[in-house]
Amino acid sequence: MLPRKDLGEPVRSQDPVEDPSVTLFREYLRIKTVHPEPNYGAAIQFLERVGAELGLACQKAEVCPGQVITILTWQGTSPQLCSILLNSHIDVVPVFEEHWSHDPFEAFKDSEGNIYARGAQDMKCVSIQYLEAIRRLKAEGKRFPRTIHLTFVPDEEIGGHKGMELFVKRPEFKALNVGFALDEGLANPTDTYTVFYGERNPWWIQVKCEGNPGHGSRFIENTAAEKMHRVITSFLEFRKSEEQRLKHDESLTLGDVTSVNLTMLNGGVSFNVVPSEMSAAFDIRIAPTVNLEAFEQQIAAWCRAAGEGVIYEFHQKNMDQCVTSTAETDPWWKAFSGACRDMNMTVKCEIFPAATDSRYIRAVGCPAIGFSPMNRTPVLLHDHNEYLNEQG
Ligand SMILES: CSCC[C@H](NC(C)=O)C(=O)O
Ligand SMILES: [Zn+2]
Ligand SMILES: [Zn+2]
Repeated sequence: MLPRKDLGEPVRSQDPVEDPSVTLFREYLRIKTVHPEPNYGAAIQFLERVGAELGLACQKAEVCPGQVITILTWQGTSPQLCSILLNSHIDVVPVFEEHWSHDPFEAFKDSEGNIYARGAQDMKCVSIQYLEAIRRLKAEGKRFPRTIHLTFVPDEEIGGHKGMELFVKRPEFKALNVGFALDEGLANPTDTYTVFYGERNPWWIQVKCEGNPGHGSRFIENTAAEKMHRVITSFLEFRKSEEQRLKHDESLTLGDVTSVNLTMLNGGVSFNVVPSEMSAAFDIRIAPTVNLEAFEQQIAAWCRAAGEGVIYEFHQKNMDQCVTSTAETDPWWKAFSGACRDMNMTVKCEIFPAATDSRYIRAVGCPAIGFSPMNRTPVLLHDHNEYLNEQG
C-alpha cells in the first residue's frame, strides 16, 4: 500500500500519524466479510461512504437474493468510449484462528508495518488501491476520457456463481460498456510484479466405480476398489508426468501445465463388507493450451479401461479458454505495460494457476488482467497470518 504522495515522504510505521490510506485499509479489513456468513451489508455501507467522499456515483445490482454488486463510477469526459473496469471481491476465506499470531479481523500492525488480517492480500488491498488511486488522481485535478467503474462483488471465494458469473449476463453489466478490466493476481516475493493474462480451466470430476459386493474374507472378483485403483493410477500417473514436465523446464510456471489432485475418497460401510460402490473426487486445473475435448476423451478412456460400471460426472467444468492479449500492438496491453514501464516496474506475465472472477469477464469477450501489485511480499492468500506491509 503506497502512502499518499501529498504527505511527502513515506510515513514510517512508528510514526504517530498513520497514512489515511492505510487507516482506511485497516478499517475495511475489520469488516468480517468471511465465509460462511460474510457481512456484506457492512462492507457495502463502507464502500458507499468512501465512494460518496470521492464524488463517485453509486449503483447496486442484486444478482440473486442477498448477493449485491456495488458499482462506483467516475464518469469520463467522453462517456461514449468503452470503459475501464476495476473489479475486486468483497468476501474472504475462513481462518483457523488458533494458527494466527493476531486476531485476523483486528488488522494488527507490528513494528515493521506489517498488517495482519484475512483479506490483506486477497484482495481488500486491491480494492483500497483502486479507491486511493482515484483519490490521488482527483486531488491532482485529473480527468480521463474513459469512464472508470469499480465493481465490488460477493461470492468469489466460493466460485462466483452467485456473483460475477451472474453479473456479466445482466443488462447492468452490458450498460457499463467495459473495454478492459483489472482484477486480482498474486503477490510476488521478488522485485518483480506478476501479471496474469489468463487462467487454467478448473474441472472438478467425481469418478464412481461399481463392483461386486461380498464378504471381506473372500477374493471377490471385479470389486469397486480394484476399479478405483486403476482409475486413481491413471489420473496420478498423468499428474506425475505433468509435475515432471514443470520441474524440468525452467520456462514453465504452474499455470502452463495441468495439475491433478485426488481430493476426496468415499465408499465402504464396514471392515468386513466389500462395498459395491466407491467414489473419488479430482480437482483438475487445465492449462489453456490443452485441447479440452481431447482431454475429456482421455478421461473417458481411463474410466472405460478401469472396467464395467465406471462413470464420471462434472461438478465444475469451465470450458472458456480465452486469454488476454499481451502483444505490444494491443492498445490495452500497451497502455498497461507502458504505465508499468514508466514506474520502473518489472513485470512477468503468467497464467493464473487457480480460478478468479476474471474468467467470467474474459468469457463475455472483455480483456482482463489479474494484477495485485505486491512485490517483495510472500504469497499468503488463504494462508495463516496473511499480512501486507503498509509500504506495499
Ligand atoms: C473453481 S471455483 C473456486 C475458485 C478458487 N479460487 C481461488 C483464487 O482460490 C479456486 O481456484 O479453487
Ligand atoms: Zn481473491
Ligand atoms: Zn481467495
